Amino acid sequence: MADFAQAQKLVYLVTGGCGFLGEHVVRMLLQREPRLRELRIFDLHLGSWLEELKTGTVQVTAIQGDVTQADEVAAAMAGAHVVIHTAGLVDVFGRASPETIHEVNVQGTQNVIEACVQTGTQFLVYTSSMEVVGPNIKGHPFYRGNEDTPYEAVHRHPYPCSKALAEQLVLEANGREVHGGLPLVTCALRPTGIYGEGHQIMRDIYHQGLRLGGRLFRAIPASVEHGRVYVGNVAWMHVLVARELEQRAALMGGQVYFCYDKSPYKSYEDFNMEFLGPCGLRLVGTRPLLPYWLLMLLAVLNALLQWLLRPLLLYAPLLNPYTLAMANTTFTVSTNKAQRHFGYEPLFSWEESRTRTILWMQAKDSVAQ
Ligand SMILES: NC(=O)C1=CN([C@@H]2O[C@H](COP(=O)(O)OP(=O)(O)OC[C@H]3O[C@@H](n4cnc5c(N)ncnc54)[C@H](O)[C@@H]3O)[C@@H](O)[C@H]2O)C=CC1
Ligand SMILES: CC(C)[C@@H](O)CC[C@@H](C)[C@H]1CC[C@H]2[C@@H]3[C@H](O)CC4=CC(=O)CC[C@]4(C)[C@H]3CC[C@]12C
Repeated sequence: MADFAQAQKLVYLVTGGCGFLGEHVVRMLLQREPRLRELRIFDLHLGSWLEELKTGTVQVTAIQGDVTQADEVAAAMAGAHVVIHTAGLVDVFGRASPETIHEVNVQGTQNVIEACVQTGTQFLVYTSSMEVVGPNIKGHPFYRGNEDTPYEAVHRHPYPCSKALAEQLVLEANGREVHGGLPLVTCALRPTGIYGEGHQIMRDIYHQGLRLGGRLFRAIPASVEHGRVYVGNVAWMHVLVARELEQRAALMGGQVYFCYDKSPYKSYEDFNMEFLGPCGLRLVGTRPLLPYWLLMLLAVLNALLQWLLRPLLLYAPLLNPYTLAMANTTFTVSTNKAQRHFGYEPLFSWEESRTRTILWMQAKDSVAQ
């Protein structure tokens, strides 16, 4: 494989490139990776916005494909120097079966790894998740922790289980020989809750508030902090890692990095109000209006209703036993490992991240009206 320093023009593959994070990674690469010759966007569902990207000097290749199909992944991978693997089923609402979540998130990741080995792609950046660590099934808080903080990462839910297995596959693949004889260099990035332009859950919560007359009712104590990170900074960290992996392979290969920025530590609901408030919503209550046991009862009833209705329709509300437990457990990170290892600094300040998200929400709101 030609050394990056000589290779003036590189080929990147982004799986899941039409998703919430993936789109920001694609746009960030086009803006901030001058060595790009070709950018391949591999996704089950291609967005029409891709057409607008084809007017620049970089060749943008849209590939409709399924990461669970090894041949499709290998075909998309052939000739790529770097793969950024963001594709995944992000489902904690019971929409997909545990088997499907595993097939996409674990088998799909294994297919990406094997495609790297078969075709000679030497650098793999994997989008993992904070959920690989926690919150765990015991509800232990993770307070301002880092990549080395001891924590009992025990999961039962299919989503965190699949992300943990996939991350393990990626890290264990570091150093494997790829076609051409060079070693595969891998690393995994662990975003906390991502927010920003395109965040569908934020939209869903906004619409829920509109249905309730512009009000949201507090369900989580304000003291429960939940880590959040702006999508533009997550995208930037992916681009930077992909660029630095070759020069710093010995240090970065096989490593995990939390994605972080200067977004404030707040409860999930209070943080959302930073954006929903300027869109006209109000969070009612300085403390949860219902006791936790009653909220959990409602969550269990939602899960039962989902199971009963499944033969007829998909009922997948935000409130279920898993999401309630997640939101109710402190999980925040405080680390500078990415800065120490590859010079990462957030590209967007908290103020910029907040403004961009509000403008997006308000623009979508005006369109929806
Ligand atoms: N949204 C969040 O708060 C966080 C997300 N992550 C991770 O970031 C990655 C991206 O997440 P989001 O952008 O939020 O999700 P998303 O659902 O918006 O994007 C995922 C993309 O992957 C594609 N995809 C799904 N199954 C596929 C398959 N079988 N073959 C090819 N493409 C497929 C989807 O079409 C979609 O475009 C995921 O791996 C997720 O686990 C990690 C931490 C937090
Ligand atoms: C109904 C109320 C209890 C409400 O507050 C529920 C909020 C709930 C939908 C979110 C609370 C925490 C979120 C998760 C967290 O940000 C970590 C995540 C990491 C990922 O890799 C994917 C998304 C998510 C699981 C995220 C999903 C939404 C929450 C559970």
